Amino acid sequence: MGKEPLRVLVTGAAGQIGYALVPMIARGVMLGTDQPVILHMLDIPPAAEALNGVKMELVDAAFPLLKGVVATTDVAEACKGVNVAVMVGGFPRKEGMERKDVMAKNVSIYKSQASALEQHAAPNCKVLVVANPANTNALILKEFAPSIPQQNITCLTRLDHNRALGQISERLNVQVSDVKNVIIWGNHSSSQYPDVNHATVNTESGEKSVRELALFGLCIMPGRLNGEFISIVQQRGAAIIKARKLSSALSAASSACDHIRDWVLGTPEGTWVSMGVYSDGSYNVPAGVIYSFPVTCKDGEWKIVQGLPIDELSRQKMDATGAELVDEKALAYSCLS
Ligand SMILES: NC(=O)C1=CN([C@@H]2O[C@H](COP(=O)(O)OP(=O)(O)OC[C@H]3O[C@@H](n4cnc5c(N)ncnc54)[C@H](O)[C@@H]3O)[C@@H](O)[C@H]2O)C=CC1
Ligand SMILES: O=C([O-])CC(=O)C(=O)O
Repeated sequence: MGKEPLRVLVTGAAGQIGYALVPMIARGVMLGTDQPVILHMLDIPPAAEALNGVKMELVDAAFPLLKGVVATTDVAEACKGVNVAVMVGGFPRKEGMERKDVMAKNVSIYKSQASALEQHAAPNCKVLVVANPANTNALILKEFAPSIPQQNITCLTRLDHNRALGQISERLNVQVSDVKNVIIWGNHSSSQYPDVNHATVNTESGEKSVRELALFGLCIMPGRLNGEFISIVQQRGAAIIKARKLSSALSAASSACDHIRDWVLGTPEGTWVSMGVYSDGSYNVPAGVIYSFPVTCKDGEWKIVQGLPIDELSRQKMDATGAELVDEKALAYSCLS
């Protein structure tokens, strides 16, 4: 007997990330190639016709795993019985805007969609917030959906994690699949801290640390790892907006699949990934905000990797991005009042 289909909600499904994401889900990239899915797609009434067009294309693509499509502008219908919710709906940042600029527009959406998910989603629904400001939207969703277990609400920093892997791969001229254990600490914003101190590369002569490889002069000098590398990853979203005049879409969609896949199916032994999760104050970062940590996943649960040594530069950067999240939380509440 085949598996029962899982229901996957994508909000903002008529937008550019949605358009890249729904075919990936329907092909099994997110939940596995043996897992049938029913897609629930939500957008706002002005986008209803475009949303219906996406539904028509999903039918036309004849995906074997796709067992049904709900395309709606009704949030309650969209959330009904969903096992996974990928919250992409919102207003994207345009050239020259900081994430704070999109705060007021987006947090009120997340407050109202929190109640719909709480009332209509399946009991153990896993939620991934992609729309910016991703950490703070996820926090608002958590606060206004108190019956959803807090560990089920996360935000996307896997794109930043993957960007860091990609930069190391390009600069050390190694396969990206041989690089692992970078960390994105904190906010999905330009204050994030991409940390390579524990990252390794699988080489012919065994596993080597990225710092050690950089020390032997392979393209990235050690100083650049503390400066240029960090700012390239922090600013990558802005660089894509400058180049495309639109924000990242295919890489965001692919990273959203990576996030949910690893959460549901588990991380490989010895590998961690970055996820924005509700902070318990681990590593002395602020508690009560959604902060990106290194996590391992097993049996559908994530766990923060504990006990990593933190040097002075890392401490400063982890504190700075934590302080920004505390400020964003206050700003979000002021937007809602
Ligand atoms: N966390 C991350 O790594 C990344 C986050 N983003 C964020 O993802 C979000 C979506 O980006 P794009 O797809 O490029 O934007 P887009 O503008 O192409 O699509 C957004 C869609 O959301 C819809 N929408 C607006 N309000 C809604 C509501 N209340 N309910 C349901 N749908 C609603 C819009 O009609 C639109 O179809 C933006 O906030 C963007 O900043 C983008 C890239 C990476
Ligand atoms: O920068 C933006 O507004 C879009 C985004 O979150 C990213 O590409 O990381």
